[in-house]
Amino acid sequence: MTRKACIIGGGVIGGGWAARFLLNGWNVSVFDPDPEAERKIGEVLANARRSLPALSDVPMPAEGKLSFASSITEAVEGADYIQESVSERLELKHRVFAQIQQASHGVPIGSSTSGFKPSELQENAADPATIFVAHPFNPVYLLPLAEIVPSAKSDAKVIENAKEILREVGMFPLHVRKEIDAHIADRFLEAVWREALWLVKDGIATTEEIDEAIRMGFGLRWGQMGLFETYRVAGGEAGMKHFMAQFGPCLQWPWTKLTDVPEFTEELVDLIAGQSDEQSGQYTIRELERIRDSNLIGFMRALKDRNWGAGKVLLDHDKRRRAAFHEAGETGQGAPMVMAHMQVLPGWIDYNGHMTESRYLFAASETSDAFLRLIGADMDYIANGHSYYTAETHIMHLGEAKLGDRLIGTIQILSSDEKRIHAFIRIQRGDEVVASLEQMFLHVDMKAGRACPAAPEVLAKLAPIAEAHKTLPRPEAAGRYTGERRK
Ligand SMILES: NC(=O)C1=CN([C@@H]2O[C@H](COP(=O)(O)OP(=O)(O)OC[C@H]3O[C@@H](n4cnc5c(N)ncnc54)[C@H](O)[C@@H]3O)[C@@H](O)[C@H]2O)C=CC1
Ligand SMILES: C[N+](C)(C)CC(=O)CC(=O)[O-]
Repeated sequence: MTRKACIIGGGVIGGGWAARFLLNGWNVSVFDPDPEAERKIGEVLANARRSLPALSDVPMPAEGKLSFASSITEAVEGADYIQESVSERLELKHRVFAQIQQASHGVPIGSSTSGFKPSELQENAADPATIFVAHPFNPVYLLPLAEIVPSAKSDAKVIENAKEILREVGMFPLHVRKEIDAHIADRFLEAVWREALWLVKDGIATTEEIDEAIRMGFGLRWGQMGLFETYRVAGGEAGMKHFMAQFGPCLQWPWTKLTDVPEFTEELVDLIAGQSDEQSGQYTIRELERIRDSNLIGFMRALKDRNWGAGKVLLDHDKRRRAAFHEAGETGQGAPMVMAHMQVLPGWIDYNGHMTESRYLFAASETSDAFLRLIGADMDYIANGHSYYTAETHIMHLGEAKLGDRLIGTIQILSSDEKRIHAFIRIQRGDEVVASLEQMFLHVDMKAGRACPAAPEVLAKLAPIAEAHKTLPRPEAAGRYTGERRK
């Protein structure tokens, strides 16, 4: 059954949460008294729809239903998870929790608060055990981090359940073990922000120069290795100890303004806002969001290719989504097996306006890789030095796949022996076959670089499937040569 998330407060962050849950197949109800909330969420959602699916070649589940409630009571009805994202005012948050807990019981209530501690949020609550901090990062629909901060009063089961829910929607719940003001990340960001305000106020750098200093250098490093791993490498062969010996003393030098905060005057606000307008005023905020999102996607996909940092979280989420498809789909024998689900993404479209030819081969690999995993020729098997290599492919293009089409890849085993699998793959839009690929896979000893028999346990899984597929009608296109007339 489709689950329901309830979002109280639909501004920048609430809108992002709504998009994250909806695009991951949850129904979402939002309560926000702002008459503009529906329009604003619509715009955030449009950006999310354009960006989130591009993080992966595994299609998103069917989008959930979005509804706007006229009260907190209506919004929380039937919710499996509640995320509070109202303005950063403690008394407002307390009022909201009281209303939520009058209408719902035992449901996890995460708060997006950037700075309040969970024990502060829980003060006077009817059921403090279910309230905790779930602090996300903007854009919530793309960035995986959510800092999960419980207090001593929190229910450990509620926290673990919430963490699992967040993993299901592709997030990385970082369990913050001790509650402090501003958790981990904002405490850190605050220090950087403070120094930046000083640099502008003292006329040392403009907002643009500060941004260049970050995005041309250390900002790129941070996104992939963070602070400590980056500095470990910077210590040279002697690593962190040498790094600390060399740069530790500079903490005593006047390199920072320490915790001295610039006075927050109108003049300072105007100075910063004026420079920021000059730097980026040619773009609307929505345009900047789209630029940011596209950059993040390129960056995060690169991390995914390297199975590193945030890329690992994305790979894990792909794995879960694939598994969900297979739970729902056929895995049985006696019919071509549906092994892959795909969605045609913008980057798959060529100058002819349809899916580019290399993607048909990609779609076939998604299908055959899933089949090979099913029979046990998975990454562990490969790590032990054996794999199946594709020796031959014959592709027939029978239709045009278009942007956004949902495709499936099916596999039919034509024949097999201990070294070979002869397969017929169909790339389908519903029942329509848009391409077929006849392929021969050879089992290889990777070290020796030559064909060899597959492991008995792989053959044992392959054999009954191949046997069952003998009863299937042989595809007309099997064995075709290029240029042969179509019947
Ligand atoms: N903007 C950011 O970069 C981040 C903000 N946060 C946190 O997220 C929370 C929300 O911040 P933003 O989305 O930036 O603020 P925002 O100002 O964009 O949105 C707050 C929303 O709360 C609504 N609201 C006010 N009273 C309400 C009530 N009684 N019931 C329901 N909705 C109500 C407002 O109408 C508004 O739409 C804050 O706790 C903030 O600290 C967390 C991470 C990043
Ligand atoms: C500025 N901020 C404190 C609201 C920032 C955050 O809380 C997280 C973010 O997205 O940078």
